[in-house]
Amino acid sequence: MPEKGLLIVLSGPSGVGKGTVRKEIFSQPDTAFEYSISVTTRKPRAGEVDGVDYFFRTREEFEEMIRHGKLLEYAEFVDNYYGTPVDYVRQTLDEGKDVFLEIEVKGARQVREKFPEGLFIFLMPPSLSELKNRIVTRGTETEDIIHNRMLTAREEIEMMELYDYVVENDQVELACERIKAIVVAEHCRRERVEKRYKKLLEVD
Ligand SMILES: Nc1nc2c(ncn2[C@@H]2O[C@H](COP(=O)(O)OP(=O)(O)O)[C@@H](O)[C@H]2O)c(=O)[nH]1
Ligand SMILES: Nc1ncnc2c1ncn2[C@@H]1O[C@H](COP(=O)(O)OP(=O)(O)O)[C@@H](O)[C@H]1O
Repeated sequence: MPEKGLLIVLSGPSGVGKGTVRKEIFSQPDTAFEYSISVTTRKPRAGEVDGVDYFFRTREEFEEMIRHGKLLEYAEFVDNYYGTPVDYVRQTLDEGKDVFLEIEVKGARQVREKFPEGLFIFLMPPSLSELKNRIVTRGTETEDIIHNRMLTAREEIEMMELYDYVVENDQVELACERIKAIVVAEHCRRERVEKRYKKLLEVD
């Protein structure tokens, strides 16, 4: 049986840059984590592909998945459901591979309850005004929604206490490096390396 992989959860307030940082991490050839593709009821945007960006499903299909216990966590976010397929996560961890989730904070909280041994990383904006800037420049939200997002952002940021690490997303490349360094350090801390060396000693 291989050693179980690490469940890595990246979360943080809306607009902080979770999607951007995640895409950058997975565009790097040395990244060895497996990305868990989420299920959503949101309509695909131009260029998004079913089974690559998300599994795009109807509300009925999503609710069926909830009823059948197919989701590790799920949350409603801006009128759409988002969730993590549980079978993929369990199987991949059992194969000894690290699984990476990029999810909003309510979902991350549910994962913490079910998988307390996961590695929880909170992505922080450099400031609240910069967070607002990012939401505005992304241009996907109306004035009203931006106001609500900023109110929720304060509550979301308070949740950072539940996380193992806080990473500032001042620059995308730096945030990615920090996240990868945390994962390496966590593997060492969790004795994976130590166990390997113990085995070496047994052989000698
Ligand atoms: N709880 C939960 N949140 C998710 C999941 N997948 C994506 N999200 C979050 O849903 C939010 C909206 O994602 P999306 O519609 O792709 O738009 P974005 O705001 O441009 O990233 C983001 O905060 C994602 O991190 C999931 O499986 N579970
Ligand atoms: N480090 C950064 N510096 C400046 N802008 C950023 C940074 N990270 C992300 N952004 C921008 O902020 C906006 C929100 O990023 P996004 O990845 O959609 O956030 P989230 O997935 O957390 O909602 C996007 O326009 C993105 O290009």
